[in-house]
Amino acid sequence: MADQNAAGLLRITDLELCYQKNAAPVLALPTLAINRGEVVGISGPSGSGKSSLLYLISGLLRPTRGQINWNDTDITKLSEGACDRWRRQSIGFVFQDFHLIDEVSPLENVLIPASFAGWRISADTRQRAHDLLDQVGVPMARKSTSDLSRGEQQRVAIARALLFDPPIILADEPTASLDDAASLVAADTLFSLAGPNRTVITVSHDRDVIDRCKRILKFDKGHLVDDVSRNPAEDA
Ligand SMILES: Nc1ncnc2c1ncn2[C@@H]1O[C@H](COP(=O)(O)OP(=O)(O)OP(=O)(O)O)[C@@H](O)[C@H]1O
Repeated sequence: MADQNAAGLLRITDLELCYQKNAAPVLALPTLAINRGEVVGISGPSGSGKSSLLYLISGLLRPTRGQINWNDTDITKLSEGACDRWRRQSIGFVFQDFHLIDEVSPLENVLIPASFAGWRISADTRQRAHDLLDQVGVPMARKSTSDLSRGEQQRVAIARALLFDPPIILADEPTASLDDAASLVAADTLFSLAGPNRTVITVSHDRDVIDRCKRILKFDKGHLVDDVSRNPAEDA
């Protein structure tokens, strides 16, 4: 369950990412601070480094240089195993293409992080997965996740991201490839997770998603070019 020591306060310094040796960095970020409980949208043209940043701050990708501190932990210094454990405890990641297993049930998909962690799945964990699916409004009776609509599949992915009650939610294009109605439900579900103890950071091309964020970071060609804090309720 949520570890407050691992809670969502991010400090980035001197960050640089090059995918190829001696190539120009695809991302260069001298400094960035995100406070616990912020709801942050990352926007910018295709190829501007948005997804790379999300992968870096989740520890799924290592930077070429720089520090990424979540609270007191510089995740760039963690061994692979320690980084995996930190991520499991701290981050719920909603992937653009869901990363679900089609052939198994929605419930089994929500339980994947527990299986990866090598846990014996207890009745309590199974009940929690059940409750999360209920919370996001996904029909549980389906045998195969492939029988669900894309919108429902995205909500299974969101439920899975919540299994360990992480203090940080990262979402990569959570409404991509969904129709308008499904996008709205997915966005409502995502934003309902925000709170003083949970930081939500989402990459999106979807204006409606970005407009609901209290802070918008705009990237262009690997650089942060705008950082705007706003009150979506007042702007509506
Ligand atoms: N694995 C990789 N190897 C080499 N280059 C990569 C790799 N992944 C991304 N890139 C390059 O890094 C740059 C940033 O990519 P990234 O996916 O972070 O951008 P993005 O802003 O998320 O784009 P989009 O909105 O299209 O998803 C792009 O020029 C991309 O081609």
